[in-house]
Amino acid sequence: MKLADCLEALRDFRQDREGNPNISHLVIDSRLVQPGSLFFCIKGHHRDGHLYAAMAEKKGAAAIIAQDTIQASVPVVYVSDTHRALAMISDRFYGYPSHDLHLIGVTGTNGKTTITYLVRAIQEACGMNTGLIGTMGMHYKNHEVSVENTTPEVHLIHENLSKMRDEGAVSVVMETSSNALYDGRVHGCDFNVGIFTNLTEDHLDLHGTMKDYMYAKSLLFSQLGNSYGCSGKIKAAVLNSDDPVSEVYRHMTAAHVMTYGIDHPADFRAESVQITPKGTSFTLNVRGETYPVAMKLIGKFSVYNVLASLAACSVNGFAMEEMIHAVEQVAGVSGRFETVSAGQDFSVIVDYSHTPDSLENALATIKEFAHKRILTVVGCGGDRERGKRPIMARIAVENSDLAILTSDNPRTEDPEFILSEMESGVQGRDYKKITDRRDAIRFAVGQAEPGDIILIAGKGHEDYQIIGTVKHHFDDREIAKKAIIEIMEK
Ligand SMILES: CC(=O)N[C@H]1[C@@H](OP(=O)(O)OP(=O)(O)OC[C@H]2O[C@@H](n3ccc(=O)[nH]c3=O)[C@H](O)[C@@H]2O)O[C@H](CO)[C@@H](O)[C@@H]1O[C@H](C)C(=O)N[C@@H](C)C(=O)N[C@H](CCC(=O)O)C(=O)O
Ligand SMILES: Nc1ncnc2c1ncn2[C@@H]1O[C@H](COP(=O)(O)OP(=O)(O)OP(=O)(O)O)[C@@H](O)[C@H]1O
Ligand SMILES: N[C@H](CCC[C@H](N)C(=O)O)C(=O)O
Ligand SMILES: [Mg+2]
Repeated sequence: MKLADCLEALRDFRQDREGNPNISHLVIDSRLVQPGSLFFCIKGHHRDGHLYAAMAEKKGAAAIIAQDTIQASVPVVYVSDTHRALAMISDRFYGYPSHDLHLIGVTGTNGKTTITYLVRAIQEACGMNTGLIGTMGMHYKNHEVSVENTTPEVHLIHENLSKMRDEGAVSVVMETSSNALYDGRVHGCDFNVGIFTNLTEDHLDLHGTMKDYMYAKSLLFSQLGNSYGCSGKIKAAVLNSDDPVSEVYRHMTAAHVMTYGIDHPADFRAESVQITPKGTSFTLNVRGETYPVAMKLIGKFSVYNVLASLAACSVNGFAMEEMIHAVEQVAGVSGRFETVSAGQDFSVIVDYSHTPDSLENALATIKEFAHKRILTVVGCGGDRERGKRPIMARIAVENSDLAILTSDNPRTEDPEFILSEMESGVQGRDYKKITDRRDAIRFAVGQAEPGDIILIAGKGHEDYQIIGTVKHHFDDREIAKKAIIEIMEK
């Protein structure tokens, strides 16, 4: 596409230096520039992309989009906000892909990834080709792209939506994090359905207060548009009637509202919930019509995820029985309540609970079927909200027979400092501190007696540990399995 054609996406700009080069890629990182790239100088949380304009030019950028004055010998287009320009230009560059897709956004503190997998399973089973974007990557058929962020940067979203559309996807389900909503990473995305899971403490380092965090998530619902947008697309907000914040979101959206819940009245309500270590059953009541559901997923929180997914997919007009059948086939999502078995006589569960609420839910679920002791291995990530550290330690200690506090991804923080913040929440209580996560897992396995349950919380599917800025291979499941085998061979 020619530069002038890209600029058709903008209302206001000033071009310095004549020229209408062909644009081959849109790039925000100078290190990724190739000949023909259009480089956007983004003012980030840590650095100012304008400082890298010279490097971008040297690597062959055909033109540059800036908001502050820079020196360059290629055309420079000045706009008031380069990130906004990135959103608008990339949507046009990739042919407005979201307009052609049934796009579902999922926001909330916990449950987003799980719901994207459930929605995809239901829609695929009902014959609707569905792509997925989220914490574990961008996936569609043979199209697999790894991601830095749960919700990738806006140009990557439009690029991958367009590839999925071109390869036959009719729908895409995407995790829509509060950070991304606030930073404008989903600008230009024409959502059909917004799903809200729940709002509990996390990310206060970025949002400041729970109120601001709540408002960041509300952006998904306020930007949905009315029930039938001018494009004729259906617009629906799927809200959790057991979370009081849903009432705020109901007021913020012009879309059709559907509710789901267990404890309060809802369009999709679960009744008579039975939780066992092998699965969960309940009666689904959809506005007076009832259906039995017996699924392999475990825990009350899984019931919420299933209800939200069924409600969201019901806008497609699928038969309820067919959707329920699809849900019942889902064995689990990688790293979410995943059991590690090597023939041992105790249980090991790896779970991605890295927030106070998810840890509390995971432990409450385990308590429902624990007959012997619960041993919990947990840490907190570095360069992330600090307030949750003492709370998560307290939850682990109060709900376990033995809590082992350890490291998660320390990133650029000192692991001992992170642990000291966790320990401030459990002063005078009994717990064990083992800084090295591998040693902590091995210790827990070594302590386990027949019938005990070990919960290894916080890293779920992650196959790495970030120490400083380096990612080392590290997988809780592999380490636990190896430790179990070693113990059994003794
Ligand atoms: C704090 C934060 O949100 N950072 C995000 C942000 O990066 P940044 O603002 O720090 O970038 P920066 O380092 O200041 O650089 C500014 C600009 O200079 C450019 N640059 C930089 C260096 C260079 O040599 N050349 C160059 O051109 C950069 O490419 C960038 O365009 O913009 C980047 C591009 O979109 C994101 O990848 C990055 O996410 C980082 C990896 C991150 O950890 N974010 C977390 C907080 C996050 O967003 N998490 C949510 C998940 C939440 C949940 O699910 O619970 C998510 O959606 O992932
Ligand atoms: N509906 C829910 N309510 C509370 N906790 C949940 C819910 N669903 C999942 N969890 C817990 O949260 C953990 C993370 O689940 P999941 O990965 O689906 O959430 P997420 O919102 O995608 O997280 P992230 O913010 O890291 O992307 C799970 O391992 C489980 O312990
Ligand atoms: N989406 C979350 C994932 C946290 C996972 C946990 N293992 C950690 O590193 O803190 C975040 O980026 O805050
Ligand atoms: Mg996720």
